[in-house]
Amino acid sequence: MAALLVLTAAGAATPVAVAWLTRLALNALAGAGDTVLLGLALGLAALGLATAVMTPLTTYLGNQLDRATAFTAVSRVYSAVNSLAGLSRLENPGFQDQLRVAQSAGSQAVGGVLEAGLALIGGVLTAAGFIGALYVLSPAMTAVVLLCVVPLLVAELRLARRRALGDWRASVASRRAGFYEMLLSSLEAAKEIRLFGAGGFLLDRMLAARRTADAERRAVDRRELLTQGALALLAAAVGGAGLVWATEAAQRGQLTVGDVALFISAIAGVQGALGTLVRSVAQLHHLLLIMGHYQAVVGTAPDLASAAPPDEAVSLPALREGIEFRDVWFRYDAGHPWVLRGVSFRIPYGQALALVGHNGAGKSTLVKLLCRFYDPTRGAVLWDGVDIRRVPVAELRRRLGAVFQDYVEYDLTAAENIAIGDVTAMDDRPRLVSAARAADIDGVLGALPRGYDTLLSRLFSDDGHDGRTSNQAGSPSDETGALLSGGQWQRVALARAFLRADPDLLILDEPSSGLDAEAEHDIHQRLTHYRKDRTSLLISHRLGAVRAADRIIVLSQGRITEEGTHTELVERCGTYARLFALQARGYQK
Ligand SMILES: Nc1ncnc2c1ncn2[C@@H]1O[C@H](COP(=O)(O)OP(=O)(O)OP(=O)(O)O)[C@@H](O)[C@H]1O
Repeated sequence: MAALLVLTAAGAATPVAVAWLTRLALNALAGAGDTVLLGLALGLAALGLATAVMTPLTTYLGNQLDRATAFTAVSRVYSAVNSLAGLSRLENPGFQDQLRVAQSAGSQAVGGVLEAGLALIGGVLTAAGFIGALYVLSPAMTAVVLLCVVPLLVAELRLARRRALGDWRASVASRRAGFYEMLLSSLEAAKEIRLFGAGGFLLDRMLAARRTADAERRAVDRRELLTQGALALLAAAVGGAGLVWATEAAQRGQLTVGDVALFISAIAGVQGALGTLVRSVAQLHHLLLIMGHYQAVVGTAPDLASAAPPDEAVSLPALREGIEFRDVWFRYDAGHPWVLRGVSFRIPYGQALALVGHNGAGKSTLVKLLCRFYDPTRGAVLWDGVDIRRVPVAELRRRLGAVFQDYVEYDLTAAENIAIGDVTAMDDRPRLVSAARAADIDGVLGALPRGYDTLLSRLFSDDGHDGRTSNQAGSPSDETGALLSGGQWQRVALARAFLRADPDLLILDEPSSGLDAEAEHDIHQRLTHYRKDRTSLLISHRLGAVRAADRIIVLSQGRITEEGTHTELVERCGTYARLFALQARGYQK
């Protein structure tokens, strides 16, 4: 940055110095030979050499600065995102949008701001140099040029604001277009889009979003064309009038040949430098708008308030009594309806609690509170009587094991896919294999082309995923990553959960939805065995799977409507009994 500043100052001074030396050289020539002339020619040659060296050096340093700032900015954006312990920001569309802008700001805008800032400094210095030169020749002409600059600056700054706004609106439409582009090429959506014939619809939407973005940019371009056309005419008129004046003044003997040459250079130089200056201001305006989003993401406040000051945070002992939801009310934010309305229940230590209820009843939300992805709006979740808000969140999560409904299929190797469950086991192959064995996926993974080291990916080929390069990148070969079926992936997700050594609480949110009947039975046997004497919370729409739980809770519209063992609930002839009978009949028909 310091070197670039020096180069910018030197680069800005060079054209002024060249114009001045040229003036002296021409005057010397006209004054019939002088030994000074050789010195001036050498000076001009030296300036030419300096420019030759400075230009590539400036480019090199600029690129270096770009890389350094992009690296720092990207690392800050992702560190900020990674430091969010909860989900409220990430599940907020406004934040997601801001994040997408911040990501591009991180890689481009931060460097851009520095570049535009340097260009601005360069523009100011060159303009000042040429204005000084012009003043020596004609204070009156300098005043005329400066007066012409005022409307130029005002018009260009207004244009810059309009461009910033237009670019912003266009970028919103462009991001929308990007979303449709992603859908059109995504593997996940490919089946549905093709079967439902929705491709044309998405393509139209994508093109419409692009048209909106283009129309915004075109509107700005038109305005720019008119404004800059008028300004260019004004500049040309001032330049032309100056030239006529200078020629006349030279004829009258008021100016020398060198003065005329300097005058021509100075007029062009002032106008060129001011153009650069104004363009950099416009660019800065736009980039700073984007940088605002970058700053908002990087400086985002923690999304989980700590109920206790850090020095009062208590450490979390192993679970001994149980977990309690005490009159928990929750809504995603003040504008949303209540999702949980005064929920109270206990999961006693060593027992299995099952949670059932219709779609949207609030089951997954309850799990989010248990994992402290959100805090209750009212009420509390207690771990052996301690409010979990008083415990460091990482400590709480270390004690949980979970299989989520929407588990993730990572584009990593089979071993890494399991090790995500506990990254300390990344190089501990026996532990990974034993977790895979517990989920009964060991045989499938072991039989893959590279065994546990096979990449489970549809996006990357197996060679080069760890930085190695491939001879024939992208060519299908036996090194291409393996694809698993939905049920096999679910077992990998189970193995991931089994990797956590002895979790205090095991959360299973629809752990067998993708499995065939036999596999489901087998997995539930394994889970029942694994859960034995462990505290666990099981969520499932398949009531056959939850009947073995010690207690069952029925959640309906955010309230607990029934609670008891399977037998008790069947005898009560309520919602659970009705749903159970419905499912049982469905199987028997
Ligand atoms: N991030 C969110 N922001 C706003 N509302 C949400 C959010 N997540 C869920 N909801 C709403 O909360 C309610 C409960 O959703 P939840 O996912 O907890 O239900 P569920 O019982 O797990 O349903 P399912 O059986 O379909 O998985 C729903 O009305 C849903 O629209």
